[in-house]
Amino acid sequence: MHPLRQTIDAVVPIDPGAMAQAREHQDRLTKPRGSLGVLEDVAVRLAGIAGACPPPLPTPVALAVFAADHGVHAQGVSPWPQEVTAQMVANFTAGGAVANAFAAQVGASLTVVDVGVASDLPPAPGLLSRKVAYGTADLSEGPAMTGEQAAEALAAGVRVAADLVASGNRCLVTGDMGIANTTASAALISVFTGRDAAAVTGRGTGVDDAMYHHKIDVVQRALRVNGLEGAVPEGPEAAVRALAAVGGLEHAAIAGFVLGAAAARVPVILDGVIAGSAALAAAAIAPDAIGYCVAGHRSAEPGHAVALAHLGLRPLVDLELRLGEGTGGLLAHPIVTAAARVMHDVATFDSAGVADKDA
Ligand SMILES: O=C(O)c1ccc[n+]([C@@H]2O[C@H](COP(=O)([O-])O)[C@@H](O)[C@H]2O)c1
Ligand SMILES: Cc1cc2nc[nH]c2cc1C
Repeated sequence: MHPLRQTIDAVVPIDPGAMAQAREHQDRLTKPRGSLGVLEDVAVRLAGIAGACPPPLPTPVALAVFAADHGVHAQGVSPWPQEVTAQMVANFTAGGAVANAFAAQVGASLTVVDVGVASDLPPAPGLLSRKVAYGTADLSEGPAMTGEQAAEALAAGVRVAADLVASGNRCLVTGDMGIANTTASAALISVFTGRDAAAVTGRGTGVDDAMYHHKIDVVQRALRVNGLEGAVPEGPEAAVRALAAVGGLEHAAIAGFVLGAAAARVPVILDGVIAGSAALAAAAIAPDAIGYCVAGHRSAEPGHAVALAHLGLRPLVDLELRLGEGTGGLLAHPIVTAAARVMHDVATFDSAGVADKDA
């Protein structure tokens, strides 16, 4: 049996009945039909996710930041030293990162999960040690992970989602920290969408022109060396193989986190390009999982828009962010909450005695 089989089987399509009810309810509220634009779609999706109309408010909300290192860093694809991954984990647990500020702003809890940081991390409050390896191997020279490592990281993500839901959270947000992980993200997006490396590779933390062109070459080489040019992987086995070949441990964990949220029927707000690339893997493993995803924002990384278009997800916020950590996902949470609150609080034409031109 596939190690993810139980989780995959628990991922059912979002509920069409509750969605139809939500659409009808939207049309009875005291506003011109359709006037809340994309928020109406978000509310309908939330109803489908919960199988209830009105949908529950997406609170409490929990951010999980999955941290890991990357062998491909040795190829010179990031201007930052690898040690920054571990240093930023310490910054998260000390409360000093942007994600901490945004989590405080929207009332989210923050859990950091070490799935593959290249050094031993001292225990700290809010830090879960789920280390699968001390970083991945270099994806441009061969598979980044073994199939077992990818499966272990996926399972860790599933478990973190299940535990956060079991402790009462009703919305999850993806976060990541991993120097060089935009290279693995570009490789995953190229593999799962069939688009050229040049179309999906970006400047990450801010690489210069020379490093940018080299980064595209590295992504191209990763696909060639791992035999991933051509066919787009479909189904759990091929998806996990591709994820293992060119992904990162945090990508695998985030894919598992998305599957875990879907299995628990809780919405998961996706952050930037790392989450987008991980969601492509999750979609190839269990296509119905994407119904449970809300695209929090669109990152400045070009591959992110490609991934979201492939998944059929529309980002809620577009502020040229390219930080990661879950920051764009957190900023979208009040918008998602507002979409749900409309369904609870707003009067209908009938109840408020407002004339409905279409009645
Ligand atoms: O979320 C995004 O779209 C995003 C875009 C660019 C960079 N990042 C963050 O920057 C780090 C990776 O950048 P790089 O240049 O080292 O590949 C990693 O920690 C990510 O969280 C994140
Ligand atoms: C300082 C710093 C903070 C980050 N947060 C997410 N990725 C990051 C990369 C760097 C370099």
